[in-house]
Amino acid sequence: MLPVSESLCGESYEECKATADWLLSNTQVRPTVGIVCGSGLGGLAEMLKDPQYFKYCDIPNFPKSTVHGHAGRLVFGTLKGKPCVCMQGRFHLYEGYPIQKITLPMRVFKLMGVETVFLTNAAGGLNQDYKVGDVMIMKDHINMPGFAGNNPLVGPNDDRFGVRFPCMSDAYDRKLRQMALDVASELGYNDFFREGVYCVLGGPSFETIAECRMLHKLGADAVGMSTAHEVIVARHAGMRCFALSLISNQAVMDYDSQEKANHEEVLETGRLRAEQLEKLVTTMVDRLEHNNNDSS
Ligand SMILES: O=P(O)(O)O[C@H]1O[C@H](CO)[C@@H](O)[C@H]1O
Ligand SMILES: Nc1nc2[nH]cnc2c(=O)[nH]1
Repeated sequence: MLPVSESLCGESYEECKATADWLLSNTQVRPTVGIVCGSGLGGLAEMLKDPQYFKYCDIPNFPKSTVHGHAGRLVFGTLKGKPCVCMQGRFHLYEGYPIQKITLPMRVFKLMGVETVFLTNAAGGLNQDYKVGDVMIMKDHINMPGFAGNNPLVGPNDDRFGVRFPCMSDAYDRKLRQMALDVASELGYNDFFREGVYCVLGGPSFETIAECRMLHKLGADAVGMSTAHEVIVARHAGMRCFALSLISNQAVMDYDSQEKANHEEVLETGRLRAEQLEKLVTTMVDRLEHNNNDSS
Protein backbone atom coordinates (compact mmCIF):
# COMPACT_ATOMS: atom_id res chain seq x y z
CA MET A 1 0.00 0.00 0.00
CA LEU A 2 1.21 3.49 -0.78
CA PRO A 3 1.24 6.10 1.98
CA VAL A 4 -1.98 7.99 2.52
CA SER A 5 -1.80 11.42 0.94
CA GLU A 6 -1.24 14.47 3.08
CA SER A 7 -1.42 16.57 -0.04
CA LEU A 8 -4.48 18.25 -1.45
CA CYS A 9 -4.76 16.11 -4.55
CA GLY A 10 -2.29 13.27 -4.51
CA GLU A 11 0.96 14.92 -5.44
CA SER A 12 2.80 14.95 -2.10
CA TYR A 13 6.51 14.28 -1.99
CA GLU A 14 5.86 10.89 -0.38
CA GLU A 15 3.40 9.84 -3.09
CA CYS A 16 5.62 11.02 -5.93
CA LYS A 17 8.56 9.22 -4.30
CA ALA A 18 6.53 6.04 -3.90
CA THR A 19 5.59 6.20 -7.60
CA ALA A 20 9.19 6.90 -8.67
CA ASP A 21 10.51 4.09 -6.48
CA TRP A 22 7.90 1.68 -7.83
CA LEU A 23 8.90 2.50 -11.41
CA LEU A 24 12.63 2.28 -10.68
CA SER A 25 12.14 -1.08 -9.04
CA ASN A 26 10.45 -2.32 -12.23
CA THR A 27 12.96 -1.02 -14.80
CA GLN A 28 16.72 -0.98 -15.17
CA VAL A 29 16.60 2.37 -16.96
CA ARG A 30 17.74 5.40 -14.92
CA PRO A 31 16.35 8.22 -17.03
CA THR A 32 18.06 11.60 -17.27
CA VAL A 33 15.84 12.77 -20.12
CA GLY A 34 12.05 13.03 -19.94
CA ILE A 35 9.80 13.44 -22.98
CA VAL A 36 6.10 14.37 -23.08
CA CYS A 37 4.21 13.58 -26.30
CA GLY A 38 1.39 15.88 -27.37
CA SER A 39 -1.80 15.05 -29.27
CA GLY A 40 -0.98 12.97 -32.32
CA LEU A 41 2.73 13.04 -31.48
CA GLY A 42 3.01 9.77 -29.57
CA GLY A 43 5.26 8.35 -32.28
CA LEU A 44 8.19 9.99 -30.51
CA ALA A 45 7.99 7.26 -27.90
CA GLU A 46 8.51 4.65 -30.62
CA MET A 47 12.02 6.05 -31.13
CA LEU A 48 13.19 4.60 -27.81
CA LYS A 49 15.45 1.53 -28.03
CA ASP A 50 14.66 -1.53 -25.89
CA PRO A 51 11.35 -0.02 -24.79
CA GLN A 52 9.62 -1.03 -21.61
CA TYR A 53 5.99 0.00 -21.28
CA PHE A 54 3.90 0.81 -18.20
CA LYS A 55 0.23 1.56 -18.68
CA TYR A 56 -0.83 4.58 -16.63
CA CYS A 57 -3.61 2.54 -15.07
CA ASP A 58 -0.96 0.17 -13.63
CA ILE A 59 1.25 2.91 -12.12
CA PRO A 60 0.53 3.79 -8.49
CA ASN A 61 -0.91 7.31 -8.09
CA PHE A 62 -1.01 8.02 -11.84
CA PRO A 63 -4.20 9.37 -13.38
CA LYS A 64 -5.59 7.66 -16.48
CA SER A 65 -5.40 9.12 -20.00
CA THR A 66 -8.85 9.78 -21.39
CA VAL A 67 -8.10 11.66 -24.63
CA HIS A 68 -8.12 10.07 -28.10
CA GLY A 69 -4.57 10.36 -29.51
CA HIS A 70 -2.91 9.89 -26.10
CA ALA A 71 -1.91 6.23 -25.66
CA GLY A 72 -1.69 6.46 -21.87
CA ARG A 73 1.57 4.75 -21.07
CA LEU A 74 5.03 5.52 -19.82
CA VAL A 75 7.86 4.21 -21.96
CA PHE A 76 11.41 3.65 -20.69
CA GLY A 77 14.33 3.06 -23.01
CA THR A 78 17.31 4.78 -24.57
CA LEU A 79 17.49 7.40 -27.26
CA LYS A 80 20.92 7.79 -28.87
CA GLY A 81 22.27 5.91 -25.89
CA LYS A 82 20.72 8.28 -23.34
CA PRO A 83 18.37 6.78 -20.76
CA CYS A 84 14.90 8.25 -21.31
CA VAL A 85 11.39 8.11 -19.99
CA CYS A 86 8.58 9.15 -22.29
CA MET A 87 4.96 10.00 -21.56
CA GLN A 88 2.98 8.65 -24.48
CA GLY A 89 -0.01 10.77 -23.66
CA ARG A 90 -0.49 13.47 -21.06
CA PHE A 91 -3.21 14.74 -18.75
CA HIS A 92 -5.21 17.90 -19.23
CA LEU A 93 -7.25 20.14 -16.95
CA TYR A 94 -10.41 19.49 -18.95
CA GLU A 95 -10.24 15.78 -18.16
CA GLY A 96 -11.38 16.80 -14.71
CA TYR A 97 -8.23 16.16 -12.73
CA PRO A 98 -6.98 18.73 -10.24
CA ILE A 99 -4.17 20.72 -11.79
CA GLN A 100 -1.71 19.28 -9.25
CA LYS A 101 -2.56 15.78 -10.41
CA ILE A 102 -2.00 16.42 -14.12
CA THR A 103 1.51 17.65 -13.38
CA LEU A 104 2.40 14.80 -10.98
CA PRO A 105 4.49 13.02 -13.66
CA MET A 106 6.95 15.95 -13.68
CA ARG A 107 7.70 15.39 -10.00
CA VAL A 108 8.02 11.67 -10.60
CA PHE A 109 10.45 12.45 -13.44
CA LYS A 110 12.51 14.57 -11.06
CA LEU A 111 12.62 11.91 -8.38
CA MET A 112 13.74 9.33 -10.94
CA GLY A 113 16.72 11.51 -11.88
CA VAL A 114 15.47 13.37 -14.96
CA GLU A 115 17.43 16.56 -15.63
CA THR A 116 15.97 17.76 -18.94
CA VAL A 117 12.38 17.60 -20.15
CA PHE A 118 11.29 17.82 -23.79
CA LEU A 119 7.59 18.60 -24.19
CA THR A 120 5.49 18.67 -27.35
CA ASN A 121 1.94 19.78 -27.99
CA ALA A 122 -0.50 20.47 -30.77
CA ALA A 123 -1.73 24.06 -30.82
CA GLY A 124 -3.84 26.47 -32.81
CA GLY A 125 -1.92 29.17 -34.69
CA LEU A 126 -2.86 32.72 -33.68
CA ASN A 127 0.04 34.42 -35.41
CA GLN A 128 -1.17 35.22 -38.92
CA ASP A 129 2.23 34.32 -40.38
CA TYR A 130 1.93 30.75 -39.09
CA LYS A 131 0.67 27.94 -41.29
CA VAL A 132 -0.72 24.53 -40.43
CA GLY A 133 2.27 22.20 -40.09
CA ASP A 134 4.62 24.88 -38.75
CA VAL A 135 6.56 24.02 -35.61
CA MET A 136 6.92 26.66 -32.94
CA ILE A 137 9.72 26.52 -30.41
CA MET A 138 8.15 27.82 -27.21
CA LYS A 139 10.13 30.76 -25.92
CA ASP A 140 7.54 31.66 -23.30
CA HIS A 141 3.99 31.02 -22.18
CA ILE A 142 0.91 32.83 -20.89
CA ASN A 143 -0.75 30.78 -18.18
CA MET A 144 -4.36 31.92 -18.44
CA PRO A 145 -5.80 29.55 -15.78
CA GLY A 146 -3.05 30.82 -13.48
CA PHE A 147 -4.52 34.34 -13.67
CA ALA A 148 -7.56 32.94 -11.90
CA GLY A 149 -5.51 31.10 -9.27
CA ASN A 150 -5.34 27.77 -11.06
CA ASN A 151 -1.59 27.26 -10.86
CA PRO A 152 -0.18 23.76 -10.23
CA LEU A 153 1.94 25.08 -7.37
CA VAL A 154 -1.07 26.27 -5.38
CA GLY A 155 -1.15 24.54 -2.00
CA PRO A 156 1.47 23.92 0.66
CA ASN A 157 4.98 24.25 -0.78
CA ASP A 158 7.33 21.33 -0.23
CA ASP A 159 10.88 22.73 -0.20
CA ARG A 160 12.20 19.31 -1.21
CA PHE A 161 10.82 20.04 -4.68
CA GLY A 162 11.55 23.75 -4.91
CA VAL A 163 11.01 27.24 -3.55
CA ARG A 164 7.65 28.84 -2.75
CA PHE A 165 7.99 31.55 -5.42
CA PRO A 166 9.88 30.13 -8.39
CA CYS A 167 11.11 32.41 -11.15
CA MET A 168 9.53 31.78 -14.56
CA SER A 169 11.37 34.34 -16.71
CA ASP A 170 13.79 31.58 -17.70
CA ALA A 171 11.23 28.78 -18.06
CA TYR A 172 12.28 27.73 -21.56
CA ASP A 173 15.99 27.01 -21.62
CA ARG A 174 17.83 29.42 -23.88
CA LYS A 175 20.63 27.04 -24.86
CA LEU A 176 18.19 24.33 -25.82
CA ARG A 177 16.19 26.80 -27.89
CA GLN A 178 19.34 27.82 -29.72
CA MET A 179 20.27 24.18 -30.20
CA ALA A 180 16.83 23.55 -31.71
CA LEU A 181 17.25 26.43 -34.15
CA ASP A 182 20.68 25.10 -35.16
CA VAL A 183 19.44 21.54 -35.58
CA ALA A 184 16.35 22.69 -37.51
CA SER A 185 18.60 24.63 -39.84
CA GLU A 186 20.97 21.69 -40.35
CA LEU A 187 18.04 19.39 -41.12
CA GLY A 188 16.64 21.87 -43.64
CA TYR A 189 13.56 22.69 -41.54
CA ASN A 190 13.94 26.50 -41.52
CA ASP A 191 10.88 26.98 -43.70
CA PHE A 192 8.50 25.68 -41.08
CA PHE A 193 10.31 26.47 -37.80
CA ARG A 194 9.24 29.45 -35.68
CA GLU A 195 9.79 30.71 -32.17
CA GLY A 196 6.91 32.17 -30.21
CA VAL A 197 4.63 32.43 -27.20
CA TYR A 198 2.13 29.71 -26.24
CA CYS A 199 -1.03 30.51 -24.33
CA VAL A 200 -2.65 27.76 -22.27
CA LEU A 201 -6.41 27.70 -21.67
CA GLY A 202 -8.47 25.19 -19.73
CA GLY A 203 -10.44 23.78 -22.69
CA PRO A 204 -12.02 21.54 -23.76
CA SER A 205 -14.03 23.86 -26.00
CA PHE A 206 -11.93 25.51 -28.66
CA GLU A 207 -11.79 29.30 -28.67
CA THR A 208 -14.38 31.69 -29.99
CA ILE A 209 -13.34 34.18 -32.62
CA ALA A 210 -13.35 37.01 -30.06
CA GLU A 211 -11.15 34.94 -27.73
CA CYS A 212 -8.65 34.22 -30.51
CA ARG A 213 -8.46 37.91 -31.37
CA MET A 214 -7.94 38.80 -27.72
CA LEU A 215 -5.19 36.19 -27.19
CA HIS A 216 -3.35 37.38 -30.26
CA LYS A 217 -3.51 40.98 -29.04
CA LEU A 218 -2.15 39.83 -25.68
CA GLY A 219 0.99 38.51 -27.38
CA ALA A 220 0.25 34.83 -27.90
CA ASP A 221 1.33 33.15 -31.14
CA ALA A 222 -0.30 29.80 -30.45
CA VAL A 223 -3.03 28.48 -28.15
CA GLY A 224 -3.46 25.09 -26.52
CA MET A 225 -4.60 23.27 -23.39
CA SER A 226 -1.40 21.85 -21.92
CA THR A 227 2.37 22.11 -21.41
CA ALA A 228 2.62 25.35 -19.42
CA HIS A 229 1.43 23.62 -16.23
CA GLU A 230 3.99 20.87 -16.68
CA VAL A 231 6.75 23.39 -17.33
CA ILE A 232 5.87 25.34 -14.17
CA VAL A 233 6.19 22.20 -12.05
CA ALA A 234 9.31 20.99 -13.86
CA ARG A 235 11.02 24.37 -13.40
CA HIS A 236 9.97 24.51 -9.76
CA ALA A 237 11.84 21.22 -9.34
CA GLY A 238 14.88 22.56 -11.21
CA MET A 239 14.65 20.59 -14.45
CA ARG A 240 15.58 22.20 -17.77
CA CYS A 241 12.67 22.53 -20.18
CA PHE A 242 12.37 22.64 -23.93
CA ALA A 243 8.97 22.69 -25.65
CA LEU A 244 7.60 22.58 -29.19
CA SER A 245 4.13 23.37 -30.49
CA LEU A 246 3.00 21.79 -33.71
CA ILE A 247 0.59 24.23 -35.33
CA SER A 248 -2.14 21.75 -36.07
CA ASN A 249 -4.83 24.21 -37.12
CA GLN A 250 -5.30 27.91 -37.72
CA ALA A 251 -7.19 29.66 -34.95
CA VAL A 252 -10.26 31.22 -36.52
CA MET A 253 -10.01 35.02 -36.35
CA ASP A 254 -12.49 36.07 -38.97
CA TYR A 255 -16.31 35.99 -38.78
CA ASP A 256 -16.53 35.17 -42.51
CA SER A 257 -14.32 32.07 -42.15
CA GLN A 258 -15.83 28.63 -42.68
CA GLU A 259 -12.95 26.97 -40.74
CA LYS A 260 -13.84 25.01 -37.62
CA ALA A 261 -11.23 23.74 -35.15
CA ASN A 262 -11.51 19.99 -34.56
CA HIS A 263 -9.49 17.29 -32.86
CA GLU A 264 -9.28 15.07 -35.98
CA GLU A 265 -7.39 17.77 -37.86
CA VAL A 266 -5.10 18.13 -34.84
CA LEU A 267 -4.24 14.43 -34.93
CA GLU A 268 -3.84 14.36 -38.70
CA THR A 269 -1.33 17.25 -38.69
CA GLY A 270 0.62 15.37 -36.02
CA ARG A 271 0.92 12.40 -38.38
CA LEU A 272 2.17 14.62 -41.21
CA ARG A 273 5.00 16.19 -39.19
CA ALA A 274 5.80 13.20 -36.97
CA GLU A 275 8.96 12.16 -38.75
CA GLN A 276 10.58 15.59 -38.72
CA LEU A 277 9.74 16.18 -35.07
CA GLU A 278 11.15 12.79 -34.13
CA LYS A 279 14.36 13.58 -36.01
CA LEU A 280 14.73 16.97 -34.36
CA VAL A 281 14.17 15.72 -30.82
CA THR A 282 16.43 12.69 -31.37
CA THR A 283 19.25 14.89 -32.66
CA MET A 284 18.86 17.28 -29.72
CA VAL A 285 18.91 14.44 -27.20
CA ASP A 286 22.06 13.12 -28.89
CA ARG A 287 23.74 16.48 -28.34
CA LEU A 288 22.67 16.92 -24.73
CA GLU A 289 25.39 17.17 -22.20
CA HIS A 290 25.03 15.70 -18.77
CA ASN A 291 24.47 19.04 -17.17
CA ASN A 292 21.58 20.38 -15.22
CA ASN A 293 23.04 23.82 -14.59
CA ASP A 294 20.71 26.58 -15.50
CA SER A 295 21.98 27.68 -18.84
CA SER A 296 19.76 30.58 -19.80
O1 LIG B 1 -1.64 19.84 -25.81
P1 LIG B 1 -1.86 18.49 -26.41
O2 LIG B 1 -1.81 17.42 -25.40
O3 LIG B 1 -0.92 18.25 -27.56
O4 LIG B 1 -3.34 18.47 -27.01
C1 LIG B 1 -3.94 19.53 -27.73
O5 LIG B 1 -4.86 18.95 -28.60
C2 LIG B 1 -6.15 18.80 -27.96
C3 LIG B 1 -7.18 19.48 -28.82
O6 LIG B 1 -7.24 18.94 -30.09
C4 LIG B 1 -6.02 19.51 -26.62
O7 LIG B 1 -5.80 18.56 -25.60
C5 LIG B 1 -4.81 20.38 -26.81
O8 LIG B 1 -4.15 20.72 -25.61
N1 LIG C 1 -7.09 25.65 -27.21
C1 LIG C 1 -6.69 25.07 -28.32
N2 LIG C 1 -6.03 23.92 -28.26
C2 LIG C 1 -5.63 23.37 -29.41
N3 LIG C 1 -4.93 22.25 -29.63
C3 LIG C 1 -4.79 22.11 -30.96
N4 LIG C 1 -5.38 23.11 -31.59
C4 LIG C 1 -5.90 23.91 -30.64
C5 LIG C 1 -6.64 25.13 -30.69
O1 LIG C 1 -6.94 25.69 -31.74
N5 LIG C 1 -7.00 25.66 -29.49
